[in-house]
Amino acid sequence: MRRPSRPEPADRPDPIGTPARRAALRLLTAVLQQGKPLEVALDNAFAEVDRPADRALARAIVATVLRRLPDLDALIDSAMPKPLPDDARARMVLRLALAQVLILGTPPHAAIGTALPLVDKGPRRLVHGVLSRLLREEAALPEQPTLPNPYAERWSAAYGAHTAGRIAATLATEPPTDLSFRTAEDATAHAEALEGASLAPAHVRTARRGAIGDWPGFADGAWWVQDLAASLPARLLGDVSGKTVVDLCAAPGGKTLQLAAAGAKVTAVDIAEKRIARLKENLTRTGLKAEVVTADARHWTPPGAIDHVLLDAPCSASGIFRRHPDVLHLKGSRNLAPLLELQAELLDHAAGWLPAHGHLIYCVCSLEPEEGERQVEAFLSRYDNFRLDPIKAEELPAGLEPWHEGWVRTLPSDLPEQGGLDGFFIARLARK
Ligand SMILES: C[S@@+](CC[C@H](N)C(=O)[O-])C[C@H]1O[C@@H](n2cnc3c(N)ncnc32)[C@H](O)[C@@H]1O
Repeated sequence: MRRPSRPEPADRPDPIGTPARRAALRLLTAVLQQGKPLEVALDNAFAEVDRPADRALARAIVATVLRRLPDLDALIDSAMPKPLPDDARARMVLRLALAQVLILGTPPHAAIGTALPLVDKGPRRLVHGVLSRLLREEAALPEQPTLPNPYAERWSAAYGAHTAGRIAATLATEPPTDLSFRTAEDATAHAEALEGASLAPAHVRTARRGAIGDWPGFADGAWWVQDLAASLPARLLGDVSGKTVVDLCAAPGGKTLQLAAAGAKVTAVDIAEKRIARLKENLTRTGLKAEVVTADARHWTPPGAIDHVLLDAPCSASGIFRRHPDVLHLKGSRNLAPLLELQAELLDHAAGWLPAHGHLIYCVCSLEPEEGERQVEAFLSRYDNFRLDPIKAEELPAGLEPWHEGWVRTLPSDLPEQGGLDGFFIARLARK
């Protein structure tokens, strides 16, 4: 009697969990090959995935790969006689499978079983062979994550090799979530329900995970997600109650909400319509008020007198790699020249609006001194009617200090016991 023939790989049903891995492959390819930011690539990558759990899993796998990409690639290369091209489908699939087994704790049979359908009619054997060999040999990632270049070199040059190593170490774990509240009392009232702790007035930090929309207080608009470092620029304007403040480059509105909650008359300006839509949603959800303008800030001018400007300039975003590890791999964020020009243009334009003693807060979520320290030095050399208004230690949360020049430079390795901080540069400039 003849035995039935073994089904071809393409005829076998996909194991449970394969749709999430297919979505992960689309997402990883969009970031690494097409250079799309993760947030932008999500819609397309998830078009055929309906289950929120599959979407969440796909996103978690891709974020994990992006955190540990140089180390995963080194392992893959160690198991190959000849390196695979960087953008080869087999390399993408191997990255996804290894990240699941070695970091996320997925059982090897599940990671391999859901990886192979992604390379049907392709390098299935090769992928199977490399994965089996690495897992048989109990391959492991180095404890200390490796920063990709050019960041490893840039941050060693800027902050020293030891600090660059501490910054790299923050890639090993997912950061906690920071929430900003309207008032310090609101934060205290919600801290327990959110299983969090307050590191500054109107702030709660929580290690909670999962759908943020389900957390206590979200639907009531009691808080918004905002890294503690990102909340410092608005705090450093001091008492803004009744003041007219222009929040330049404002969307999705974290700083607008803080300023409005503090009683300022805020005009929020941003060029990006989609991001402005999110800012408006945030205002509606929190019940806070601001004038919202969609415009290129290089050509817009406030219609009347103002007191202060907060400029959260577009930048490489390299300081937020803990939450957005794609920034470390996007070619656009590596090329600083167009961003440096835009930041200087925005500073020059805003400088003309301020009255005597008005403040211009300049900040970027970047770890590149060219976008922060050097940008402000160059501004001060162009404008002798501005001075740096030094930030004092007592204006900052415990554990943070201004640098001796008087500006604030936060690093992801700051506040290590409490779970770190995004990298920000903040300077307070005062019109003389
Ligand atoms: C760092 S993000 C702002 C984050 C925001 N301040 C917050 O706290 O939620 C930079 C913003 O600059 C905006 N942007 C870039 N170029 C601009 C321009 N020429 N005019 C106005 N906004 C611009 C981007 O759309 C982006 O929303």
